[in-house]
Amino acid sequence: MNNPNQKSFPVSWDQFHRDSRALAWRLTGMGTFDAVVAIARGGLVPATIVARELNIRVVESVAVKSYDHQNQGTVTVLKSISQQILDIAKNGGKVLIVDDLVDTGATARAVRDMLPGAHFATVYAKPMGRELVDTFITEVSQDTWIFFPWDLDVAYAAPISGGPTNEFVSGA
Ligand SMILES: O=P(O)(O)OC[C@H]1O[C@H](OP(=O)(O)OP(=O)(O)O)[C@H](O)[C@@H]1O
Ligand SMILES: Nc1nc2[nH]cnc2c(=O)[nH]1
Ligand SMILES: [Mg+2]
Repeated sequence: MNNPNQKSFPVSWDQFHRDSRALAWRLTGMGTFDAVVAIARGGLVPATIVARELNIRVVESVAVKSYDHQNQGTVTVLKSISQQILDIAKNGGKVLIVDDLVDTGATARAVRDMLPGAHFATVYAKPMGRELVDTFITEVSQDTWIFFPWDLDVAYAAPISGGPTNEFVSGA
């Protein structure tokens, strides 16, 4: 989305690990996957966790860029899927595609076109892209921006009751 994000949804490492594990649990009932394709960069982290939980040893990446910070541009494929993975899918193997989230669905649509029969899984989903995902864990509203742990740092937070808006205001 191009910046109509009124809400923020910060995710800690613990929560992301738990949600990625929950995604793996949900995928256990869906058969054995022969390979996982992570959509880099954001999909690399949940793909690693899911691959570990489901004992998938063949891990591939596809690099797709569509955002510069919170501004959406056109989808550009910077690294395509290897022939080995395309052959697994062509020969009837089960391929799992993993991303951290689906927002407008532009990224999911581009990667689905590369592997039409694959199972597409994300940790988070927004309404516009939800229909493109086979399995996800948590839905957030379209006007929410998800901040992943790798986007965040530990910082001062102003009290709910008001008071100093930054930590450098001296009370002494
Ligand atoms: O559904 P969409 O509107 O296409 O948005 C979802 C995509 O946007 C983010 O990736 P981004 O392009 O920011 O690159 P990154 O994974 O390297 O952060 C996110 O990781 C998804 O891949
Ligand atoms: N980090 C992050 N990247 C995105 N790309 C598209 N939507 C989002 C979002 O909500 N958070
Ligand atoms: Mg991404």
